[in-house]
Amino acid sequence: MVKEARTVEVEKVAVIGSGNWGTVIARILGGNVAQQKGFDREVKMWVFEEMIGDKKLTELINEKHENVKYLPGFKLPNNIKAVPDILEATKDATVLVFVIPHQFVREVCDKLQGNVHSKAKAISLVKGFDATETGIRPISHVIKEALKIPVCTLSGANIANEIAEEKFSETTIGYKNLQEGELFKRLFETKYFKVGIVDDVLGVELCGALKNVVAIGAGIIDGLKLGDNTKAAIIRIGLLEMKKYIKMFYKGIKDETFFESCGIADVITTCYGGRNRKAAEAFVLTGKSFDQLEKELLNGQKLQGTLTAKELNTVLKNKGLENEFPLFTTVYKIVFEGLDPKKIFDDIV
Ligand SMILES: NC(=O)c1ccc[n+]([C@@H]2O[C@H](COP(=O)([O-])OP(=O)(O)OC[C@H]3O[C@@H](n4cnc5c(N)ncnc54)[C@H](O)[C@@H]3O)[C@@H](O)[C@H]2O)c1
Ligand SMILES: O=P(O)(O)OC[C@H](O)CO
Repeated sequence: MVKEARTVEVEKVAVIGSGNWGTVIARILGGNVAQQKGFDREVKMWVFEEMIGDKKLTELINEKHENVKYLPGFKLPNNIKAVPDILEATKDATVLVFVIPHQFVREVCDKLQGNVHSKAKAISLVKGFDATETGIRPISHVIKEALKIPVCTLSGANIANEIAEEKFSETTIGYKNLQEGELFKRLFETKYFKVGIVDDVLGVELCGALKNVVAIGAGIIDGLKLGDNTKAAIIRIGLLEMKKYIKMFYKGIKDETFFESCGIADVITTCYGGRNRKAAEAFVLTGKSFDQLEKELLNGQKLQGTLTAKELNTVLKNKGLENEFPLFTTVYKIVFEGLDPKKIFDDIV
């Protein structure tokens, strides 16, 4: 039986997260809800509160209409309201947009449990897994189980700052219910942010989670000053390992998904322009730890690739599969076990 989508007459949108991507997305959504029928004009954006000098970040965002820490230099529409309390930010919302680093999702879901609108639906833009003692779970499953609501996913070749500059990009939304997929496409699409929709919630999300490990590999290649051919090899091998892992552990994943923006395109962009790549290059060049580099290079933004490499390795090790995923395994060993970066291809070729 096909379930009806949880649409209401007027959809009220809340953005859960206000980092670099969270703020760019809030900016897009603020613009779109003001122009489209069927949406409440205000978008609340949950902010993990912090002090900037002697002022709260939420106060600064609401006064200046700019996220001075995570997206400086770009004005937000006036209909975006920064809110420090998660329950107040999501009160009455029928659309919950999750865009926070993966390690914080469970904590946020715990707070939201039993407190969401009866017709609420979610879309996860998070790239990562939820790690438990027994393994790793897709973030969409965590949200669905905690809040008992349907969850779509959005992922793509989407470096936040480039989209803030309104440079043309594509993205992919994974849906289970077509009506919800179409609703989210209407909500997110702009002239410069083109949305493709596919009937593959997990395929979209898992590509986004795993590509962050490949990005670390690409940064190591850049740090070693190997060339474009080598980078292309990492991209190809990385994409193959992503596909193999996803198909090995999850059912119903579509081959075509790997050719959407969330697949091949995201691996390419992340291996050239992402924060994981940048930090891994600096790791090779400076010998500093990733924790230190995250602090020095990212001003509060978070790396996802190192944590994901570790979480993934626990699964591979427990299942005796390390040899079947030599790139994922080697990246883990370089980052966490002191393996010489120059040995990156030793187990691959
Ligand atoms: N930045 C990009 O270009 C980009 C693009 C696509 C997808 N993504 C994905 O979007 C997700 C969010 O990334 P981002 O770039 O918006 O964030 P970010 O890395 O720029 O910022 C980190 C955010 O985490 C918040 N934070 C810190 N401690 C917290 C805590 N204990 N609980 C909750 N929040 C806390 C900070 O306030 C900040 O908003 C990630 O999964 C990322 O992989 C990022
Ligand atoms: O900056 P990164 O490495 O977190 O990657 C950003 C986006 O995921 C690229 O699509």
